[in-house]
Amino acid sequence: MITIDQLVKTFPHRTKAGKKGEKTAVDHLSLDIHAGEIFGLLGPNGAGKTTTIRMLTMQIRPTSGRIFYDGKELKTHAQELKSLIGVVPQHVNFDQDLTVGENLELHARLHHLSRAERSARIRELLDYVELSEVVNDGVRRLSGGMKRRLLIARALIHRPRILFLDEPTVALDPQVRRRIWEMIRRLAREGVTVFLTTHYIEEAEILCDRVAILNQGRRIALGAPKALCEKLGRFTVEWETDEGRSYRFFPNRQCAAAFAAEQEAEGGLQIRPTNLEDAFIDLTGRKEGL
Ligand SMILES: Nc1ncnc2c1ncn2[C@@H]1O[C@H](COP(=O)(O)OP(=O)(O)OP(=O)(O)O)[C@@H](O)[C@H]1O
Repeated sequence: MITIDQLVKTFPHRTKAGKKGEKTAVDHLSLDIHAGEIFGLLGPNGAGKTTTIRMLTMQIRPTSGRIFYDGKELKTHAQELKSLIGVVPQHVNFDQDLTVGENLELHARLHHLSRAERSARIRELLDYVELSEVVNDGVRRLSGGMKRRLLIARALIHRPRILFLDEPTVALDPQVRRRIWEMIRRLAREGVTVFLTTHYIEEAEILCDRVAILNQGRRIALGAPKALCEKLGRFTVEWETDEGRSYRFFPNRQCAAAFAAEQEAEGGLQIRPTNLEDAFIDLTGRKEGL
């Protein structure tokens, strides 16, 4: 569905000493995104996730490298491919003076939907994201979760086949987050390919069929969350030391238990299944979001 080949993005940058230079935000990234999957781009702050989405959705041009949708290169088929793509940005960017319905209407016009199509599609989408009740409310009055759902509705107005979501649940409470996850799963079941970025590892583990982990613009891991955990070892022994928590990974529970039995840790040892956060910390050396 999407092929990303050796994508690079550099930005002009001044060093501490004021010298002009360049910063590489995305560094020779290659990926294949399959039709119908939920794909997650995971990484610490500044890893290059937003920059990647912005290149894939034509908001900025790559410095080098190529992007293909269904075998067609984005650079030479931009107009045609635009209609395939829906984008849910990280930051809310509605017209704050308009109502919920008016915001969708404006977007539908931008996508050249006919008057009859517009009203039917807006009704259908408001129903889908459960916002029909607030169609005539100003967007200012919506809660954070409602705004995020409205962003999703807006991105779907032209029935895109691929939906990009940049940090879809950032700053939302756990209940609202779960509701957004359910919505994303439903879209994927209905055949939409989903590409999302997140620095919430739990979100990627629960939601994504496959993830890529980015660090300083480079892809350092790719695969199903379960496969990445298994690569490290299916079981983790975790214990407290003077320097903080320590971890060791083992292929099975017996090996983990044998190791745990030999240790004399004061803080107590815990044996548990390895999770994606362990893989993330092991690969990036950082805790989530740091
Ligand atoms: N327009 C820009 N000009 C200069 N540098 C930029 C620009 N956009 C991004 N960068 C730099 O590129 C790097 C990657 O940024 P990006 O926003 O893609 O990271 P991210 O993984 O999305 O992080 P976050 O989770 O904080 O949003 C950062 O070092 C950032 O400062």
